[in-house]
Order: sequence, then structure tokens, then C-alpha cells
Amino acid sequence: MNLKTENVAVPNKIEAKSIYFDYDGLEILNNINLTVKEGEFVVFMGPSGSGKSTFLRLLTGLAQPKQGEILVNNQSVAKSLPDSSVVFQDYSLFPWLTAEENIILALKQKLKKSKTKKELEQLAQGYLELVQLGHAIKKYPGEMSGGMRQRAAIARALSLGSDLMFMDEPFGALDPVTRINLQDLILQVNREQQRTIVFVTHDAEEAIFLADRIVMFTPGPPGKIAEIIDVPFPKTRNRKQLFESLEFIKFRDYVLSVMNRGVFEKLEESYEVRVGGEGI
Ligand SMILES: Nc1ncnc2c1ncn2[C@@H]1O[C@H](COP(=O)(O)OP(=O)(O)OP(=O)(O)O)[C@@H](O)[C@H]1O
Repeated sequence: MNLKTENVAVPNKIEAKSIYFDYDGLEILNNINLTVKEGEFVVFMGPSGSGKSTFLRLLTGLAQPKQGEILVNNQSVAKSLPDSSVVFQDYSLFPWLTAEENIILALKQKLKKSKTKKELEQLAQGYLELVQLGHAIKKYPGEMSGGMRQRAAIARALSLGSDLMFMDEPFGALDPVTRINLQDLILQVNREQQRTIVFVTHDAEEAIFLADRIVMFTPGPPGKIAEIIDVPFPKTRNRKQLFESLEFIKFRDYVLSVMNRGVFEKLEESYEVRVGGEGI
């Protein structure tokens, strides 16, 4: 989606207003403000500990901010849990169910009792074929490779049918080829099914390839938003052409410089504290 070139007013999917969060008094998120449009692909980047996962958790409604408000589809997540699906790095599958059974369980949640067993099996097969796992429907997670498990987890998330997906470093543990295939799949889902995706990664190339906008967090705690960066490359992007272009290399350097700016400031702060304190 290219919000800049489209004249239509795209509705807000998520609005986070003045979000503060702490764990036992230690401030983790400080004054986070973010609006995500319907169908947008937003990527969170930032150093480890900057609060990206914590903020994602708040957006799902599974934890509540200490101050501020989060709206999904104009409804407060504090009042009703938003309809969303979540994919984590650790595959989000039930280990005692086969790939097919994992999907059927999700479908049952979504469709209640409106489908027969046969229909559910056919639907599950379709979702698993979408992620190239049609051959592995009877396999348990323990019998699959990491890449297969993550593909099954994505199929499960897709089968839940929500138009809002939260993905926390979902491809972090995968080999490069599987990672590229899954990046393409998730872009296809974003583009063709107009699902809004909020995605966390440490990888600048992945972020630039996937995102409409990159939300860069400062090193925490507390994490703040350092900058929200529009990705200037029109979609659909050709990976090879993009990665070989000078514009991409310059832009990646810029993204990394925004991240490093915060890291160096944090290091200087801690250095000043140590030099100024009694330890040195
Ligand atoms: N359950 C918890 N109890 C106390 N502190 C926590 C808890 N979960 C996270 N934290 C702290 O909150 C801060 C932010 O953690 P979070 O996992 O959100 O960061 P992140 O940016 O996602 O990091 P990473 O990139 O390493 O995944 C960290 O300092 C972390 O130690």
C-alpha cells in the first residue's frame, strides 16, 4: 500500500495515544503515540530492550498500559480484546496436534459449529497449501523443521481470519531462503487480503523490504519513538533490484544511523553516570 499516492482517506486501524508502561516501577515505554492505517505494513525496529515486544503486547490487549489509550477499529482494547492474530518467533503451535489439527482448532474458534469435519479438513488443507505445507498436514510440530513450523504457525494465524496480524520477530530463527519465501508470502497476504500487519524485526533489510513505515524505538528503558520513517520505495518491490540500488543502500544507512544515534546517546549517558559516580 502506498498511502502517499492514494487520495482516498484510509481509516485508522490502530491508534495508540500517550502510552506509558512500567514493570514494578521501572518505566519501559514513555509517551508512545502511533496511528496505523488499515492495510498498512508497519515495522518496529530498535535495540534490544527498547520495548517493542511490550508495545506489541499492549496493542493485542493482553496487557494494559499504565497511562494512555489504545484503540483498534475505534474501540478501546481495554474494553474488548481486538480481533487479531499473533505470530511469535517460537512458532505458536500446539505441539500435541498435527499441522492440520492446529489449523482446524483455529478454524473451530473462528467458525464455531458452522462447518462439517470434512469442510474443516478442506479449509485446513488450503491454508497449509498456501504456505507450501500441503505435504505435511499430518506431521506434528516436533517432526517439522523450524521453517516448516513457522509456516504452519503463519497458516494458523491466517486461518483465524483476522484482518490484523501482529508478528514478533517471526523469521528471526529461520535460514535465509525460508525467510525470503515467508517475507514474500506475508507481503502477498498484506497486499491481496488487505490485512494490516505490525511486525518486529532487528534486520534493517527485512524492515525496508516489508514496511510502508518503520517505527524506530530508542534504547530502553524507557523506550520512546525515535522517529517514524516512511519507506520511499513503491510496492510491489523487486528484492534484487531494490537491494542493488544506490538509493536502497543510502536509505538503509539512514535507518541504521537513526538506530545507532540512540545507541550512542545511551552509551554516553551510561559512561557519564559511571565516570561521575563512585565506581571509577
Ligand atoms: N515480564 C517482565 N517483567 C519485568 N521486566 C520485563 C518483562 N518483560 C520485559 N521486561 C523488560 O522490559 C524491557 C523491554 O522489553 P521488550 O521485550 O519489550 O523489549 P524488545 O525491544 O522487544 O527487546 P528484544 O529486541 O530483545 O526482543 C526490557 O528491559 C525487559 O527486560
